[in-house]
Amino acid sequence: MDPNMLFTDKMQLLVPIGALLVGAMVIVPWLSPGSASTEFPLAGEELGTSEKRRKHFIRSAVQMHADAYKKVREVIVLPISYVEELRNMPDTIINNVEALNETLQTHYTGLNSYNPLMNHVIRSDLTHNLPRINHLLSKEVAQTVPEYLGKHREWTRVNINEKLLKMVAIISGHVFIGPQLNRDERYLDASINYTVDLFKAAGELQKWHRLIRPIGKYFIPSVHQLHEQRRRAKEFLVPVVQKRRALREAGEEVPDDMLQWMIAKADKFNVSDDGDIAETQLTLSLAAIHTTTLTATHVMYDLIGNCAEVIPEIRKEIATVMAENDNVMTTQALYEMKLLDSAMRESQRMNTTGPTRFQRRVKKDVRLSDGTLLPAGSNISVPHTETLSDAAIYSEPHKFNPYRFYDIRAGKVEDPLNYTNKEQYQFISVSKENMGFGYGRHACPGRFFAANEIKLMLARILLDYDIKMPDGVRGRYPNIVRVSAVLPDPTKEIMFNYVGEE
Ligand code: HEM
Repeated sequence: MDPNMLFTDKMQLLVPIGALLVGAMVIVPWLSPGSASTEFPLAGEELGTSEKRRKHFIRSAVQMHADAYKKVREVIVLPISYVEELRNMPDTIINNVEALNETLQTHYTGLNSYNPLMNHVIRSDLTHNLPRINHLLSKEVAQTVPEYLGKHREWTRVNINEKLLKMVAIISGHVFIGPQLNRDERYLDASINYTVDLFKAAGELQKWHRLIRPIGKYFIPSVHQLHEQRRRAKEFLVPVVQKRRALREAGEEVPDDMLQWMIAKADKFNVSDDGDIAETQLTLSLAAIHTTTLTATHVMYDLIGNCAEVIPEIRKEIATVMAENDNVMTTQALYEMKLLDSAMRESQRMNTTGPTRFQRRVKKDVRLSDGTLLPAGSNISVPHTETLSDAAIYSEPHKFNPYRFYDIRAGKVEDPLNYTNKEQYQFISVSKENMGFGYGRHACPGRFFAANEIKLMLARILLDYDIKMPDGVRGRYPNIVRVSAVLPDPTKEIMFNYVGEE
């Protein structure tokens, strides 16, 4: 059926849909699709039906997780000790994509969440090439930061989240699609707004019970907006892909970026359609742009709101490292910015994006070594926020300490987890105790690029600007909660004063 017809004939459909809704409300509480019986206690049991729990979860997910911590049948929240056993299990047993499909409602939003080509190119081309392309990124950062923050030699209010979003899209775009197109408004629109539209549509879809979503999708404007966004993005991207292919086939010199690396490896992954490659670019932006922006915004808020007195120390570190590396922000130079790295990791520790990590669907019954059964069909996750604020692991866990990981790496403070290698406390390091970037075979492959980019931007900002909270604002800007996501408040402003070269 033509979806447009459904929209124009909405009135005629209201009666049958109303009937379906009532039917669903009566039937659904006795159905619990996707759940499987386990020996675990159930969070929200007191609410009565699974439908009531679902609705309560949409309203108060963070609270529900905090209250439950180790309960719930729909999602089994396991203690982190089990993760070592689970982390390397194949996707045929413990599956990350199916868990994501549910969150992002891919069946209706049309997202192709299984993208081995993209994952491969990130792992083997992007990360591998970072040392080689870093000077290009560094130049892009040097151009983009003043372009968006200005060069005002007086205190100026800036909405930093908004600016970072554009900066991250442009700087990432230099590597994703190349310097000719990374400032093109069509690229920026696609790389930023596709994610916004996708999350909006998925969130709206989840408000409808799963049985009526096939109909509900036609009545959700954000779902239409998403499909329109995808159409527009492809209209722009497909000809770019075609041109790139033509260059390659003609044996001419080709650009050195993600798009070209993807085209070069597309055959190996049986991706022959240009539209699919264009879509892969969109999925790349989805994985990369907002995640990096949110993380960088948190760090900025923490630096000025939680440890402004340490900013001169971090700036000194950056300046010293630069001087020792011929004023070039090489990979080695970024590695040596250890106080900055520690402040970033501390910021990520204190600003978890959600209460749990390691969201996976169990595909086949798993019997853990202590006899615990994870039944096929169940969804699992492990606590994240609670682990990162556990006083047994972190002294004064609710205090922002920019030196926390710096001191452990330098051997000045005892390592509470006794890792053999203290480099495990770098921003990019993942462990079961810190899943900021996930854990196991599906841990974020883009974290090396993200860390690189955030450091390049922050180092440039801290060298060239004095920054502070607006007069009269005390402490750090509080985060906001949307369903189960915790985000930095995107509406807030901070003060910038340019102190760099003319
Ligand atoms: C600071 C920024 C970022 C954060 C906090 C972040 C976080 C995460 C997390 C938590 C996961 C899930 C891991 C798991 O389930 O075990 C993930 C997966 C992923 N991330 Fe990131 N990410 C960031 C930046 C990026 C960037 C820049 C890229 C691409 C260049 C990227 C690409 C991916 C991909 C492709 C996956 C899926 C991996 C798989 O399925 O095997 N991420 N990320």
